[in-house]
Amino acid sequence: MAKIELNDVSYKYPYTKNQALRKISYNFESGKFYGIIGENGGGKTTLCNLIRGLVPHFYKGKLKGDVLVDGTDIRDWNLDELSAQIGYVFQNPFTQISGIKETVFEEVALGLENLGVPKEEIIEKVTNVCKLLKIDDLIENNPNELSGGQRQRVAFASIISMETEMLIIDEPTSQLDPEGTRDVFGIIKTLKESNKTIILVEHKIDMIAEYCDEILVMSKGSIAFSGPTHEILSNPEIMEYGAMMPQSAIFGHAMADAGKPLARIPITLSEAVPLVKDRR
Ligand SMILES: Nc1ncnc2c1ncn2[C@@H]1O[C@H](COP(=O)(O)OP(=O)(O)OP(=O)(O)O)[C@@H](O)[C@H]1O
Repeated sequence: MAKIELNDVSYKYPYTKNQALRKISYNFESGKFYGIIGENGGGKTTLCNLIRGLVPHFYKGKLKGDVLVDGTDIRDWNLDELSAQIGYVFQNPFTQISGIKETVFEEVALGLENLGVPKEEIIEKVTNVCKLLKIDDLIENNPNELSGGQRQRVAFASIISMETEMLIIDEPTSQLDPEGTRDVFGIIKTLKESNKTIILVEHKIDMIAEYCDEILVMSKGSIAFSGPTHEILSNPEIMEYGAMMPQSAIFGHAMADAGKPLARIPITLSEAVPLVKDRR
């Protein structure tokens, strides 16, 4: 059984004319890492909101078709129960921080407290996750007085500490510098290795190329392309749908156009180097 099953799903937000999602059918399998890319307004965040149950439980509007999470229709899920199954890191860390806690420690512990986790266990989990996200030196700080990048790490820590089987992560690195971005992808990689199902919306295509198993390209509320990462990210047609190709793929196509093709189009630097070296 697929973890998430979408059958002919369309959705329109209240008071809007156009559908934000149009006739989407797709299965997300357990334990895989999915990257969602594509043009602004293409429906990426709305798709995440749907899987996470915010559509239709929080955002009303008009939902057609079936969305099944672990075989149960999204309309029948209780939102609190669903959030114990699916962690969601929002695009904007300012939205995610509760605003009611005075220290980073309390903020990260909030979800665990709500689940009734024993105090000792909370201390251990929060301490570990704060170390992992390199915010252990901020543990006593007020989350409302942190920078955007620091808040993003705190938001991420709060979700990771919940140890949900599935994670939806919407542009987790939008506030981070290159080092922070690499750290976050390193953490996502660790999470993937622990067999979690991950859906990541991200514009940093070179990172997507390195880590994801499958890619969805969204455009105008539909899935324009989907498939294994290499197949999708080496296809220049995705650029007509507001998605970028990785630098290595652009280079591979440029070599082919110059009459000096590589054995295949690479999508990462580590794939490109031996192909260039081996070229006669
Ligand atoms: N809360 C909302 N109310 C009404 N319309 C919305 C709402 N959120 C998104 N939309 C509309 O739904 C469509 C899809 O938006 P969505 O945010 O899902 O796209 P996206 O691919 O995530 O874009 P971006 O890359 O800019 O974050 C857009 O036309 C957008 O204007």
